[in-house]
Amino acid sequence: MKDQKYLEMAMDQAKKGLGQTWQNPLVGAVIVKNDQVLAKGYHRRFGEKHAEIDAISHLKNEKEATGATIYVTLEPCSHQGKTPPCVNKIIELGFKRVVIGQIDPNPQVSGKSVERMKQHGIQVTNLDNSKSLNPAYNFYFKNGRPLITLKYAMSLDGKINQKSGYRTKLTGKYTFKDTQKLRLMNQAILIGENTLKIDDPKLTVRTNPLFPPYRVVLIHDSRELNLQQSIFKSEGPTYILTNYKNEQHLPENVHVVVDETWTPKKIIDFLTKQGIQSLLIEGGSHIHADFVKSGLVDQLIAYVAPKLIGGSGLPSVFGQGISEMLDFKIEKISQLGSDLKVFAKRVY
Ligand SMILES: NC(=O)C1=CN([C@@H]2O[C@H](COP(=O)(O)OP(=O)(O)OC[C@H]3O[C@@H](n4cnc5c(N)ncnc54)[C@H](OP(=O)(O)O)[C@@H]3O)[C@@H](O)[C@H]2O)C=CC1
Ligand SMILES: Nc1c(N[C@@H]2O[C@H](COP(=O)(O)O)[C@@H](O)[C@H]2O)[nH]c(=O)[nH]c1=O
Ligand SMILES: [Zn+2]
Repeated sequence: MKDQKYLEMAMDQAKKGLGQTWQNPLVGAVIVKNDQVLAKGYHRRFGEKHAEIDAISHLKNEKEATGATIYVTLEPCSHQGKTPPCVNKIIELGFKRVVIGQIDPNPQVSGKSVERMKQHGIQVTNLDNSKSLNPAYNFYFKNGRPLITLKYAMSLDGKINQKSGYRTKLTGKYTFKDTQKLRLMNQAILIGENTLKIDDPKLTVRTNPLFPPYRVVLIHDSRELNLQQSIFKSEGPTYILTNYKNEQHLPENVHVVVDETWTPKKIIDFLTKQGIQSLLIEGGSHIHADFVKSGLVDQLIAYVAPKLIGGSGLPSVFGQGISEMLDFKIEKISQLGSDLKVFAKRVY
């Protein structure tokens, strides 16, 4: 019971790092002795101290760690990365017990620290219930590709615009806020050529996070790029996946990557190589259909606006068909102002 309480405290610590840890996981730690919390900490920023070391730095004196229990939401690391291995510090300070929220799926660590701590006589308990903190991190190491979320705003009759070639504002301010949070939680955002040309989106997170998501645009001929578009006037790594090279001088943050055909599988392989753990697909209808056809959709978020469009508006997914439907489980339905949000997870 108490273990669970302290681990939840460590999870609350971990959440404070949201949007700052980039491709590293959210991790929190709490140090407890005689049922008293001595210190708390979390991984504040990519490249900086890990959660355990942050918590240790908040002890009045490192000697307090002797005989104490440390609750960490992720197995401590055992490798020399941007910082030294945390497991060494835990052993050196004489912690009696380590309670972890999950084994680290990162193959550089996975299970190695638990073994080492046990060899040094430290009691280790794995509560195995903190995976929800880092869904994309866990998915990436388990499946060797990013977690893919398809997201769109649609009318009650399932349309994403009023007619071809138009941008239609469908949802309200609460949905806007929610989509901003969604962008913050994803490491890359993908859009198709028509969406770029018609919507002229910035694809930024308005709070200017330290590590903005990669913006990825699929366009047949990059020579058609219009540098006056908003995406080229804002910062953040931008990848143009195209069939033809662009010879014009592009902003430094814009990278053109040429391939004969960019299938969803190739796009995902490309992002996996960049270490991208989560991808948000933000339109339009034809790009959605390509990913659905490839079976490359793990989660779906549909914002439903209380409007009827009728006529020739584009459906949320439109293009080449599939022979078998993809199954999803509805996880949550919530109301955002006058809109509805449906969150569903793929059933494999
Ligand atoms: N409500 C919402 O949530 C959203 C609505 N929208 C709306 O959707 C509309 C745009 O959607 P849609 O017309 O479907 O266009 P998309 O943005 O999905 O772009 C699709 C087009 O991209 C081209 N393309 C370029 N490279 C590739 C590639 N490698 N693979 C496949 N296709 C490629 C294709 O052109 P080609 O056909 O020539 O091969 C394809 O038709 C706009 O009106 C926009 O406002 C957009 C985003 C979100
Ligand atoms: N405890 C813990 C992590 N633990 C491990 O360290 C790896 C990142 O190492 P590095 O990039 O060198 O900082 C990460 O993938 C995970 O395996 N990482 C973190 O960023 N924060 C932390 O609190
Ligand atoms: Zn560490």
